[in-house]
Amino acid sequence: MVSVRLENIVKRFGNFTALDNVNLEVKDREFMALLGPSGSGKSTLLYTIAGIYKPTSGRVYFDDRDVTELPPKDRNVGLVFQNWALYPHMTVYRNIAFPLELRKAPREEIDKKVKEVAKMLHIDKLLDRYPWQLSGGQQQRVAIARALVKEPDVLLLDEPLSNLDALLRLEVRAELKRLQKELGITAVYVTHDQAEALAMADRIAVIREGKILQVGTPDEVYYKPKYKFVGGFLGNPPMNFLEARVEDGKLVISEGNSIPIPKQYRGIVEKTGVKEVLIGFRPHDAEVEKGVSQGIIGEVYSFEPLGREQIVTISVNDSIVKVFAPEGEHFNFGEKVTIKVKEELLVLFDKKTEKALEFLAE
Ligand SMILES: Nc1ncnc2c1ncn2[C@@H]1O[C@H](COP(=O)(O)OP(=O)(O)OP(=O)(O)O)[C@@H](O)[C@H]1O
Repeated sequence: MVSVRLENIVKRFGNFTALDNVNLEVKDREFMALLGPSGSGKSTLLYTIAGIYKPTSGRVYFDDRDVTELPPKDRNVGLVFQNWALYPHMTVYRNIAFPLELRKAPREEIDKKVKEVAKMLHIDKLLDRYPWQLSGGQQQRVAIARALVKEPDVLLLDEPLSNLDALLRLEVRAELKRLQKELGITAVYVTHDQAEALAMADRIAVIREGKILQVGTPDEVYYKPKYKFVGGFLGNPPMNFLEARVEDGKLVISEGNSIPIPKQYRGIVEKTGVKEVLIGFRPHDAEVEKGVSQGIIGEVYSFEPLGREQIVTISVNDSIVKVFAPEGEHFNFGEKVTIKVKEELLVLFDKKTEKALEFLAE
């Protein structure tokens, strides 16, 4: 069990910068998700921790050991990839045993460990089968078992669930989270799926274009996004944004359409002097009321029942926002409504830098 520390990591491929001065600490026994869109550098970062890539500059530490120059085999990391690449000509047993055979571990020890880890992952009845005789979910468990059998200090996972169908993903993700905690193993998990990151991780590092934009608990990145990008990447549907101007203690969206500056922002708005802002709020953090009253005025554009609740899409000037409403409430296309945002959950961003006002000074 170790902590992982990345210091000023830069990784270039030719003159393309895939990682741009990344600093990150993964604590002992922590489950860290690396979350970002395709091409943002998540896998590159994971492979840098694994030792598959050597950084162009910067250092990698496991606890206080500088491992930057160590090859993967000397780092004691367990790797699970998206395509699990089991050895097709080997049984499940041998697939799991293989890393220990490479280490020339005694036969009895191998047997004990393979059976132990197979049991933990509920594949102990499948040890005599070949990979082609397994379902996707079972193959994926074998790949995880193979990564765990050598008792790695750090478990590194690169989109390990993306080949599974939606239901199985939900099931395995709950199991994986439990297993990580049971084993008390430090884990770094690459995903572009925000729901997966929120559901599984102790902390999430949000990455865009080779830079870490924010590191925080799921609650922090969800409710206190540092950048518009983070708010817009997390949540389904993601955060809503409306352009507004600061005038006389109000946020003016358009003539006759304004809301007061929320309490928590009054001092900050004054201090930063920002005039052009983006109002951010999540679809669950507002209510829709029929007719025109105090709040953000818009027109119903569409509505989609989802069983227990419905998503109401509302046009406000030239923008579109989405708000959840209870099931059964009836809306008409084009009818005027008022959006009542929960003031304390509203987030204000500087329109120019797209950074939340409370982080502007950083
Ligand atoms: N070996 C390489 N040579 C050149 N460019 C590379 C190499 N590996 C990665 N890149 C580039 O670095 C950037 C980051 O790639 P990376 O695979 O880390 O992204 P990612 O966030 O994991 O994306 P995805 O979710 O699509 O796998 C991409 O633009 C990619 O094209």
